Amino acid sequence: MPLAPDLAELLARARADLRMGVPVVLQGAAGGALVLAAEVLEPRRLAAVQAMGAPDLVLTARRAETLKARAYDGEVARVVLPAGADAAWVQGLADPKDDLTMPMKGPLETRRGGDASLQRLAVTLCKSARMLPAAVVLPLEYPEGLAPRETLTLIDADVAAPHMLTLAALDHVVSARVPLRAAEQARLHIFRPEDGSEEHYAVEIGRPDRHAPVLARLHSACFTGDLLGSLKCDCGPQLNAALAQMGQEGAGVLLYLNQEGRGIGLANKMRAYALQDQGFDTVEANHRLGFEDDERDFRLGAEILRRMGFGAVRLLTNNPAKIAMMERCGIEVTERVPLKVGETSHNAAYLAVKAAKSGHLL
Ligand SMILES: Nc1nc2c(ncn2[C@@H]2O[C@H](COP(=O)(O)OP(=O)(O)OP(=O)(O)O)[C@@H](O)[C@H]2O)c(=O)[nH]1
Ligand SMILES: [Zn+2]
Repeated sequence: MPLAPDLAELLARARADLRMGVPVVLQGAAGGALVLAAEVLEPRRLAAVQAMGAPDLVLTARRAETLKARAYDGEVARVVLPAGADAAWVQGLADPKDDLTMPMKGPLETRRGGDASLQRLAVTLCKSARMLPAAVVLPLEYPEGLAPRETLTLIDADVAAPHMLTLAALDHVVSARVPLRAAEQARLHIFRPEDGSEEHYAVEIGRPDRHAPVLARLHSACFTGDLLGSLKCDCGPQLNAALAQMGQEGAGVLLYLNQEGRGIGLANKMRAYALQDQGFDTVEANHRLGFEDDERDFRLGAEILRRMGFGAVRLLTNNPAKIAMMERCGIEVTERVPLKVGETSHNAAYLAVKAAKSGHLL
């Protein structure tokens, strides 16, 4: 039926459902599962799920580590919901904000054995919806009937899991001239992923030669640094310095990738900032939330460069991982151009942690 949504469209719908607190049904060779995002779990919905069976709270192994729960399923852990566990209990485990003031969360029982592939997909979906990486998951014996009866989104898990590892195709929607303070000759290009996720932008300065390495910056969105002038990071000064250098050289390309908070989204980044106020560093905060240090997908940047006709770059960065990813994605990095600006008393420790733990070059 050509009118029906395809898998990518169903996944976009599933992300929207999960953000609203609506359950999603997964079905695959491993069986079926009803999934709810822990972050927005409503008591009435949890009660309905508990009336159907015994759901687990699925956390990442990172979050489980902080909670001293054993993760038997690789990247995730299935925490058994004790009798009487309510939505507040679930959210207390999913969200680390009160870990220090209310440390008595365990001991937690986690499941081992069996297939946890649906649970892994559930957490991946929560992450891609930019929520806390935690899901309430109820295994279902007969998922086929439930989804249409309750008008829930039904996802073919066996196809969705590998699909979510691939980069969505990008459409070049439009470009137009935008004279900038840093460079009068500038164009803004809009790229729209076909999976319904956020758009990304490319600022093209001058008319860079497509046959020579272009001065390029892959800038990840930072609302606080880029727009508000936050002193907690160096993003705003880096953005401006990169554009200024491209303006001076008369050519360059700045990709503005909407991967806020190293890919965890602004709400989660603010959760990380709140944990930093409790004394954790930027990497520890991500881990306590259940994320890896860096959840960005840099294939995206390489793909946009390729689409614009660039095969080689002089990359403005201090991050060796960006260089490695570009090379791996077939974009040659002929030179690393350091970008050292914007150090303040507020971000000195943050920059030191990035150098010590994430390999940033000083
Ligand atoms: N999760 C998290 N993200 C942060 C924090 N501080 C800044 N960010 C995000 O980190 C990203 C920084 O992006 P970039 O400056 O492009 O990347 P980088 O890895 O520092 O590399 P270069 O600047 O190129 O050296 C942005 O998405 C910010 O929103 C933090 O404490 N926690
Ligand atoms: Zn920033």
